[in-house]
Amino acid sequence: MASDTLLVSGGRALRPDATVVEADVLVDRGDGRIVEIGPDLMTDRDADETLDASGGIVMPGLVNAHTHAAMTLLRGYADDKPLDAWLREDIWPAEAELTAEDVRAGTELGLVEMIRSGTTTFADMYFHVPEVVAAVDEAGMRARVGHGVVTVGKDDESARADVRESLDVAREYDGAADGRVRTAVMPHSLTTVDEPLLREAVAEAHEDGIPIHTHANETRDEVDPIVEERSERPLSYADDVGLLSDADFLAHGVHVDESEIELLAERGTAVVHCPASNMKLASGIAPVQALLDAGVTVALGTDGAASNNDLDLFDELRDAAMLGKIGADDASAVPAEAAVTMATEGGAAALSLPGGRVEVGAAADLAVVDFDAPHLAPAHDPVSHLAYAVRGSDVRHTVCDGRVLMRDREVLTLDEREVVETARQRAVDLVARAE
Ligand SMILES: CSC[C@H]1O[C@@H](n2cnc3c(O)ncnc32)[C@H](O)[C@@H]1O
Ligand SMILES: [Zn+2]
Repeated sequence: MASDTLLVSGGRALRPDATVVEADVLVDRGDGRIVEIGPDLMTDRDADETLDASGGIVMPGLVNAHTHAAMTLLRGYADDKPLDAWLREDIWPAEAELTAEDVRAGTELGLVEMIRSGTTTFADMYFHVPEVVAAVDEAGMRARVGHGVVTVGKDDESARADVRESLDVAREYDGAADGRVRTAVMPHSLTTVDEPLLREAVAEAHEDGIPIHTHANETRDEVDPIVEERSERPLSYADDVGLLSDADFLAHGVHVDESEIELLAERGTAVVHCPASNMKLASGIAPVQALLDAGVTVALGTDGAASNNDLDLFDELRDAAMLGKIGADDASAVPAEAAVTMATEGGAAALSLPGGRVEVGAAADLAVVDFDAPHLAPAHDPVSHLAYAVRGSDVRHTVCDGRVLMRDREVLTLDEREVVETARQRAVDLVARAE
């Protein structure tokens, strides 16, 4: 029996087989794991800490498997453009003005937003990684983080320095925040990092057991030149470069053909589907059901808040299920259970991080979702509601690694008002510098 316990009592637990059972969930706060699941495990008095889950569903904490958390500062700054113009005309000029303090403030805003909507774990590709790590540590979340590398348009020295920074921070911060932070080397994309440096970065990272995370096959404008110049598909090139291992994970995977889907399945490389960003930038519709049918691990990501425009993964769940049907021209494609799995277990698998399952021995990364709001009545099928009707604001408690990050909708690990105010001010100053 654990000596330092958190009891999540009176709720219904979402099990890995998508059944829902009336059960308490008992957590060992010492090692952050679930120790028992069942009815009436102990009285509130006997537990060291209790969370009331009555009327709610206790589910795995959501996993936002691709974001740029600090881009909250650029939420609403530039809309209604396709990816390339959006990045070149608006986002990259603004990001050139970012300071370390801006990244800390924007990341903290992103973390508050994620904790409030039940996300416990995320993958972050951005700049000033030490600030991202410090924010994750303080917030109590779990993350795989990395420095995003862009070499095109840079002289050789600064291109090499960018690659070096990605490798250095990945080595230095792996295991930070009591092991809740893991790292990856993060080339921005197959077209924004020159081939020789991409090859070097991938080889060095893999030599040290560090995974690669990159944007891939996001838009036609990105895929077509690769096919033209190399006479091969982008993921065939990625495979040749060595970045399709089973620890690597790719964001988007919108324009993948059958041969690339097969390759992903063979290599065990995961795809992070970002439906809202893909819709907003008109990038296209990812073949999610075909990826699932082939056995590819599919996770969900919000992408940055500037192309979404929020970090509520419940929105992604719904978008993934809806858009998956349009993409497959089949209303039975990407059913509710598949969408929930992508947002939880699929995310944890893609990032090779603990969590994603409510079961004994699993990491105690949990979201407790209230089911008493009018938009959730009646509740014929809780899994249907999680996919199609629940909103991030329905989350009552968030727990990561056995620690309560949000209790009764109050974020405990970060000062929400201060975080929001600081980010507002920094966003105004950032944009003023960029214009
Ligand atoms: C080099 S750090 C990450 C880099 O990626 C940019 N970004 C944000 N959203 C997207 C997207 O959908 N596709 C490609 N790149 C994106 C972000 O602004 C940073 O510059
Ligand atoms: Zn992205």
